Amino acid sequence: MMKRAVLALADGTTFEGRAIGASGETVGEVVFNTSMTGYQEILTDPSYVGQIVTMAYPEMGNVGANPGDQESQKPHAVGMVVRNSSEQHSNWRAQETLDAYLKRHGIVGIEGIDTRRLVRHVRTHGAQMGVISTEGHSPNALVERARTARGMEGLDLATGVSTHEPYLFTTPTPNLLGEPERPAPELRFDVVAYDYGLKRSMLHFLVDVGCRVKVVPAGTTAEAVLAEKPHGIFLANGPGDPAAVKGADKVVASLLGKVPVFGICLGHQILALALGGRTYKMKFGHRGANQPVKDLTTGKVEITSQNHGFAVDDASVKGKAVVSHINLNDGTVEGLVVPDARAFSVQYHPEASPGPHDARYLFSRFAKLMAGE
Ligand SMILES: NC(=O)CC[C@H](N)C(=O)O
Repeated sequence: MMKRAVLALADGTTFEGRAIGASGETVGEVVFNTSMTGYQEILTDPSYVGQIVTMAYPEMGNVGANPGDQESQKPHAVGMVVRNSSEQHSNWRAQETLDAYLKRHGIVGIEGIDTRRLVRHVRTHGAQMGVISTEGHSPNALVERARTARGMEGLDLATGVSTHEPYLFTTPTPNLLGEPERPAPELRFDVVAYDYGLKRSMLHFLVDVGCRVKVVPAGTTAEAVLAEKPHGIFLANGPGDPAAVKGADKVVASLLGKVPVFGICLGHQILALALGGRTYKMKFGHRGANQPVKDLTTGKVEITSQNHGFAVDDASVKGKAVVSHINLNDGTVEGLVVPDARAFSVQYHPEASPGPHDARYLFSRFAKLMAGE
């Protein structure tokens, strides 16, 4: 007998379904991701801290879970909503089912609800706090719990998931798919990476273009970083409100102009704040692997992987940076270039994981910037 679970949203909407993963109750911001694959990379992306992820595509769990698809040590999403979680998995790399994986990590989930209705509801009414519970409480009590839960705005979640100690990372992308072996990259650049909640694939991609990466805690001072005499500084992705990450804007402001800087997602937002720009909370954000982005310098369109709920205010960066990329769905800022400071950033995820690799060239662009080309 499957256990019953309820999803309740702060605005009073409730869904009844079956429990998957751990038993219990979880509270988070209910968001949706439109990727057809990559649920394990999504769950383990630290940018999902505090969020309950709804997968818009109906079939999940078909390829199970495996150690190679971890983007960090454990899932960071606080809950999962799917239409159908496959009881069987079929993949040569799989070691367990999605359900077993969620159970092992204590993640509460719900399946068997009309996820199309939920996604359309979030699109219309916006991302909002929600509760998944398997405890048999009345839906009304759960709505009340969701209604009184603290939202994402003003929350510094990045500092909480950042590494406590600096560490060196020099491992290229593992050859998981048995492709022809490539020669090991020559590590020509020393890069300091600010860990606001980074995804492992970003580090692999930096190594692939010749970086020896020293990962440092989010609160590391500009002086400590400059003392390392790095060729470049990388600002990672991360959870929560960019404007709430303690001191990050000031630190990045004092690094700008001294060393080339490359930022992704939260790192992009922090770069904008360091320039004196503003960020704002979007209605429901961009999460998926098919977001069209236009590179305004070349006119080319890239299909990109995304996961963000905040964005950079276009007008706030006028005269401070050049908007290099825009989202073709809603015209929001997707990339910035600060030519005088040899700094650039993107709101989307060139490392994909999951998603298309159209934007992988940005890692080489960073290497070229550091090489002075
Ligand atoms: N993936 C990210 O870095 C997300 C950045 C930020 N937490 C947002 O939601 O906009």
